Amino acid sequence: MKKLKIAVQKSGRLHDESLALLKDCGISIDNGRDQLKAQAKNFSLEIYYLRNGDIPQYLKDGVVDCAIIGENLLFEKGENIAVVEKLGFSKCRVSLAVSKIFEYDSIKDLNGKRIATSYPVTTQKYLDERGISADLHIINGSVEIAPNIGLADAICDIVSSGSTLFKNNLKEVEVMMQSEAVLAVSPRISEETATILNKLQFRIQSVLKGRASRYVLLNAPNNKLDEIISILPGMKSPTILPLADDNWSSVHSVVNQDEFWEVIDQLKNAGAEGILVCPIEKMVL
Ligand SMILES: Nc1ncnc2c1ncn2[C@@H]1O[C@H](COP(=O)(O)OP(=O)(O)OP(=O)(O)O)[C@@H](O)[C@H]1O
Ligand SMILES: O=P(O)(O)OC[C@H]1O[C@H](OP(=O)(O)OP(=O)(O)O)[C@H](O)[C@@H]1O
Ligand SMILES: [Mg+2]
Repeated sequence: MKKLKIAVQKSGRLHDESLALLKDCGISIDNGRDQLKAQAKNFSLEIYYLRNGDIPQYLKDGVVDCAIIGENLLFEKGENIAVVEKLGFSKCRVSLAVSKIFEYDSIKDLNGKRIATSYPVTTQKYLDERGISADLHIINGSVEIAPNIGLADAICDIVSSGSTLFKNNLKEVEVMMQSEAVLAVSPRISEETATILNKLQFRIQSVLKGRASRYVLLNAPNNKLDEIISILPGMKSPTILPLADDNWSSVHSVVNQDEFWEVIDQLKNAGAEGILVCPIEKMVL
């Protein structure tokens, strides 16, 4: 039986959450220390631990069938590689930044300037689309130091909390793209392997939906049930069970995590009591 080959970052920002996601999908990995390739024990999957920067080429060549990778890197090095699922972690943006004392009004201020970056394709494309001509200096890490050592007038790099920019006396002036970890697929994947990918994707979707939701249980006075039900739509509609006390019911439902606190406030105001909130491991719709 064929196996789906998936690339996961060997070490770095994506590594832990990528493996946690596979684990949450019920996939257990036979992972000896320092192995570059590992087998899943209970799923047709082979995991290749690779350098992030090398993954787009492995996808293009079909050395791996799919990968967990940052969207930003696909944009930089992975033309023609399809994204089948956004994974919701490693959220960041790729931005242009200049020294705090640079009087920046618009992208035109970068005309003729030197820009240091590890993302030359992304930067060049952004500049070309705006008719700006700048001199790109490609460096592989610690890009934010470049303006302070006189190597560049601006930088283009990943920004998340903004603390690296702040520590280096830089300010973000243009957000070029938003990024998060995604499941990307090789254009050379075979039909047989694509079937396994579909199974993996189905599991991932169930896990992601579960992560985005909470299971809510509460007690409601029967004369307030209609109002409480209208606040809680649930997957289909809420489950209502009678309590030993004839005047009360137990109401169970699923709430989107983003709306959660607001919904809880509304439920309390509507007369709900004993509200319990539980995580959901997986959700299959
Ligand atoms: N500060 C950050 N916050 C959130 N996500 C980030 C951050 N920095 C990087 N990322 C995301 O994580 C990915 C991996 O970043 P990381 O720094 O671990 O690897 P790398 O240095 O690009 O690669 P390599 O594995 O080749 O050394 C990036 O491509 C980006 O999508
Ligand atoms: O906005 P912040 O939260 O400060 O994050 C941004 C920093 O994180 C990344 O570096 P990383 O720590 O991955 O180091 P690296 O350059 O060695 O990859 C990125 O290259 C920025 O330098
Ligand atoms: Mg990094």
